[in-house]
This record gives sequence, C-alpha cells and structure tokens, in this order.
Amino acid sequence: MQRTESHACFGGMQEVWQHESGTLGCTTKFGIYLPPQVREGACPVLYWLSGLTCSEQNFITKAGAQRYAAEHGVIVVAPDTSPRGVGVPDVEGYDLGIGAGFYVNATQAPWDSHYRMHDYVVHELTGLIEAQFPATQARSISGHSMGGHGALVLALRNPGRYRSVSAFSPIVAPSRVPWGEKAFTAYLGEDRDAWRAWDACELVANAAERLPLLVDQGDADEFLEPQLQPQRLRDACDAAGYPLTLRLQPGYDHSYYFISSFIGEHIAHHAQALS
Ligand SMILES: N[C@@H](CCC(=O)N[C@@H](CSC=O)C(=O)NCC(=O)O)C(=O)O
Repeated sequence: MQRTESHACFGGMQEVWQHESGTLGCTTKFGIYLPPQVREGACPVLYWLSGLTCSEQNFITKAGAQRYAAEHGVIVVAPDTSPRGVGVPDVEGYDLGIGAGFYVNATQAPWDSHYRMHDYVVHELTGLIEAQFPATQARSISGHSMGGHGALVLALRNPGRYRSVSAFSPIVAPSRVPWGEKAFTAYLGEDRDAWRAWDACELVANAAERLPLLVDQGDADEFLEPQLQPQRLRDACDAAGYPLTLRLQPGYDHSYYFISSFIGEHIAHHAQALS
C-alpha cells in the first residue's frame, strides 16, 4: 500500500492511498481524512460512496466535508466508484463500466472478472482501514446518486455493520429507472428477480434492523423524475415501518454545490450514531 497524497486540512490530514485489491483484481485508490482526534486515539469511520463518473477525488476536493469531520472526530473514507486500469472491461458512455460500478458484485461476463464493488467496500476496504489506520469498528455510510444507492444497499444488505446511513439524491429504485436498468442488465443479467437483492426499495421491505436514515434531495435536480424518484423510497419505508427523514431541498440541483451545502448536517447525523 502506498500513500500518493498528503495534505494538512482543518488540523488533520487528507490523504490518498493506492493498493492492490484482490477483490477488484486491479490497483485502486481511496481518499481518507484523518481528523485531529486520531492523535489521541482511534476514531469511528464514515464511508462515502460517490456517483457516476467519479473517482476517489470528487468528494475529497468538492464536498467540504473535512471541516465537519474534524469537528466531530470522524474519519472519512472515499473509495473509487469502480475498478479501473489495464484489463478492466469498459464501454462507451458514462453510466456503465469504469466510473459506474454501482456497488454490486457482477455475475455476468465480462464484468464479473473485476466489478465487485460491494465486496470491496464492505469487506476488503473496511478490513484494510481497521487494520492499517487508527479506526474503531464503529462505521456509518453515505453517498451521492449512484453512491446514494450504494450506501442504502450496503447498509440494508449488511445488518450490524453500520450505525447510520444517509444519501444525497440517491437512485432509490435502480430496477425501475434507466440508469439502474442498464447497469443491472449488464452486471446482473436479464433476470429481474436477481436485481431485487440490489435495490433499496426491495430490500427495505425485509430489513433486519432500523438505522437512522437521512436522505436529502434537491427539487431542481435534472435527474429527479427520470432517475431518482425518492417517493418510491418514502412508500417502501412507510409500508415497512422503517423511519426515514426525507428532505426535499428547494432550488438545489444534482451537483456538489448541493452536497457541500448539507454535508455538515449529514456528518452530524452520523457522528451522533457513532458516538
Ligand atoms: N452527464 C453527466 C452525468 C454525470 C454526473 O452528473 N455525475 C454525478 C453523479 S450522477 C449519479 O451517480 C457526479 O457526481 N459527477 C461528478 C462531479 O464532480 O460533479 C456527465 O457526464 O457529466
């Protein structure tokens, strides 16, 4: 494992590390913010999952999360959004292949050789963070758009692993919108029954635990109706009796300007559950 960036930031350090991932079968990078409190002892960890087209860089350079992570003493880990590099399958278009791993374990060739972002984030990356950094086993998870879908699905699929979950503009029902239908057909195959295990609105019906769940959605988001449809999550949570705080934020779009406006509230949400 090799550190490729190191920057002092709000009394802590923003770093980027690169390592060989056995799960992904390639070299991959992650960002990690280490708040000043790590000098006194191990800190809890918030995992952030980014959206389509992102690498480990977008969140750490655009969201402004470090100020709040330093205030609350939370480590923030931001992995890449897919495997990448020589030999990793890709196609034209921003919404499939590199930059678009959708946080699933692909079952279909050629994707199944590398696209295992669920297992990478839940098992390999978490194990590495807890072994190599001053991190406790208290974990929370958040993300944006495709990464919001990832945060919801990883939390719902892995009861006991995370203390809280949140999302900005998540793809809540990937089985029913074009971004998800395209990705799931490629990664999981034509059988829609297999998609249910990767769809937050399906998973919430049988959720084994109730985590503090916060979702923010801008009402000026160009993807709101075609791809996001947060009312589907509202309906699924109501039917399952799963408490959800869903906030429609007037005037906000899908960008990191939106994320940076509310990331402080999301980190406070997680810090409360992690303390
Ligand atoms: N057509 C756009 C689509 C890419 C885009 O909007 N990506 C978002 C996430 S969308 C859902 O997962 C994003 O976070 N972009 C990176 C950023 O820094 O803003 C395009 O190709 O640009």
